[in-house]
Amino acid sequence: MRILVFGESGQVATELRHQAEVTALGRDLADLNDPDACAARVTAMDADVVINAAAYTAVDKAESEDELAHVVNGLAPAAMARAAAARGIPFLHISTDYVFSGTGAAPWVESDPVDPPNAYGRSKLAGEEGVRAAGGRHAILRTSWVFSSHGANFVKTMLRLSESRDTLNVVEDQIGGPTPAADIAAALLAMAKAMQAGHAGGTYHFGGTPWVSWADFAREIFAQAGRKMVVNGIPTTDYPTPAARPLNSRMDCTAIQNDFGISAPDWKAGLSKVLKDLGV
Ligand SMILES: NC(=O)C1=CN([C@@H]2O[C@H](COP(=O)(O)OP(=O)(O)OC[C@H]3O[C@@H](n4cnc5c(N)ncnc54)[C@H](OP(=O)(O)O)[C@@H]3O)[C@@H](O)[C@H]2O)C=CC1
Ligand SMILES: Cc1cn([C@H]2C[C@H](O)[C@@H](COP(=O)(O)OP(=O)(O)O[C@H]3O[C@@H](C)C(=O)[C@@H](O)[C@H]3O)O2)c(=O)[nH]c1=O
Repeated sequence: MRILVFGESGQVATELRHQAEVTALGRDLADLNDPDACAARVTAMDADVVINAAAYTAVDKAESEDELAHVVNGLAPAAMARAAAARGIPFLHISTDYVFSGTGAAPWVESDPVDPPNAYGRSKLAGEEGVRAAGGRHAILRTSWVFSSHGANFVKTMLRLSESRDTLNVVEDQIGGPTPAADIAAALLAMAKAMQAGHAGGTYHFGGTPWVSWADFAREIFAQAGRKMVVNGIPTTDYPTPAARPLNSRMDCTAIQNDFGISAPDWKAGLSKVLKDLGV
């Protein structure tokens, strides 16, 4: 299977490159700020499947760069998906828990109404809608709280902060599923294989289990890393940020289990591998 990947150095793109033989296009070869150029890449390359692992992921910065985020996360995936549809090949795309408002405590299912609380979430929702409207066979994998040994993520932020601090305030009322990038890559590759064999695709939730608060995630990071840190759990209202985050990011992962046989990943086991890779 010839797999074309948009993204090269990001967390998921890096894991895709490690786990399979893929043609990965970095920003130098495919700038998502130029959707037509990305579509032209899909048209020109002789791929069997396309996976988009590139995105504008700076959640707070997106509040002041919402036009750029909309082009990269909304218009570019839509253009790629149209080009893939024209070639008759499956298009796999990644979305986020941040398309949901975060109200209540019930786990979100795929058919729940979306209502993003911030500009990043709105741009990702535009991408979902564009990919669906393209009319080709596609999969949209909504995931959450991604971490790996590469790129920027919460695990690496916590480890960095622990070098200069012994106490941290971390929000305790946002609950979700930390997800290892390696498991997302494995899920995408399994879905690509199934779709090449005729699976219809669709929208699926895929997040780490068990659900946890950012504060308890931080505590587990420090416990596994053997670092003595005091984590004070605080309410979101005591940690003001430019972008609002959903309080409830729990995602129900039953559908992907039923349709593809893919289980929600155990994030504590994934964390232990990532810390090992980081030499911690
Ligand atoms: N990170 C997270 O916690 C979550 C991520 N997701 C989604 O998962 C997917 C993968 O995310 P993740 O691997 O964490 O992303 P990263 O933030 O690790 O990497 C993003 C990648 O996108 C590339 N990129 C950004 N802007 C452009 C552009 N204009 N043109 C080309 N490439 C660009 C970056 O390139 P460069 O290195 O050159 O900047 C980088 O390689 C995304 O769709 C994201 O929205 C969903 C839920 C949670
Ligand atoms: C560094 C830090 C963060 N926080 C809070 C802020 C925020 O509510 C939460 C997580 O912070 P971050 O900024 O690392 O995470 P954030 O960038 O919001 O992560 C999101 O990224 C995008 C791309 C997604 O799609 C989401 O699924 C999610 O993973 O932790 C603290 O409470 N204390 C701290 O010291």
